[in-house]
Amino acid sequence: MNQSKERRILNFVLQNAVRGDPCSVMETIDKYCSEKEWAMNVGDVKGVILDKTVEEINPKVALELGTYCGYSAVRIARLLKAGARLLTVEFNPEFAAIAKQMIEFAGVQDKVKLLEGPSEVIIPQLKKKYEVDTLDFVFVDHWKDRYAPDTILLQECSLLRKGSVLLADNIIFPGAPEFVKYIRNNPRFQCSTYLSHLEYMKVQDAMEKAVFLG
Ligand SMILES: Oc1cc(-c2ccc(F)cc2)cc2cccnc12
Ligand SMILES: [Mg+2]
Repeated sequence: MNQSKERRILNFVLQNAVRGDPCSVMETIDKYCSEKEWAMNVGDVKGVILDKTVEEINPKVALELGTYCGYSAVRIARLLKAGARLLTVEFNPEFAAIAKQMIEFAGVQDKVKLLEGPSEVIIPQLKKKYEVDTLDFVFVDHWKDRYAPDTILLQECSLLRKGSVLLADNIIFPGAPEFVKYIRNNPRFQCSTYLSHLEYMKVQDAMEKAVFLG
């Protein structure tokens, strides 16, 4: 059975990156996906917007929706201070298996908890099963038709507090029009848009930052 693209990306990292060095893992994934096979990592250009947002917030508890190969989990976790943690949700078991190895190779496994399953199932479990009180930061990067319903679910589960920050990828391409309509017209969120480019392409994309006002 021939290898998946995600397995080829992981193997390229295992053979070319420096174990325990998150930046090396990110650079190696970016090299492979810009030179050999495109893949839906947030990438090195939008990744800087992600970095700046995480550094500004300095979250104690962060959630990522859409782990994929673990690129942004590594990217976020490398910036977390001692005692801070990232919970990352992936519903595709093959992706989750790849991401687990990617996170461990990068050496950030002590800061990251990978939760396998659909976001609509995992989110209601965060308080009791995963001992979350509220989330300081949420990176929304899973399927576009889940962005709005999961943002509503986070509120219904009282997981957001005054000042919680959501950052959503792919607002332009592939686009998340229902989410954009929902969040920009919602008086409980203060929104701003960061124009950028689709990972590894000259195509325009954007990220939406939404601060929950409580
Ligand atoms: O960053 C992303 C990009 C794309 C994408 C797919 C096909 C294209 F032709 C272009 C972009 C899909 C994603 C799905 C989930 C999370 N992020 C994605
Ligand atoms: Mg994305």
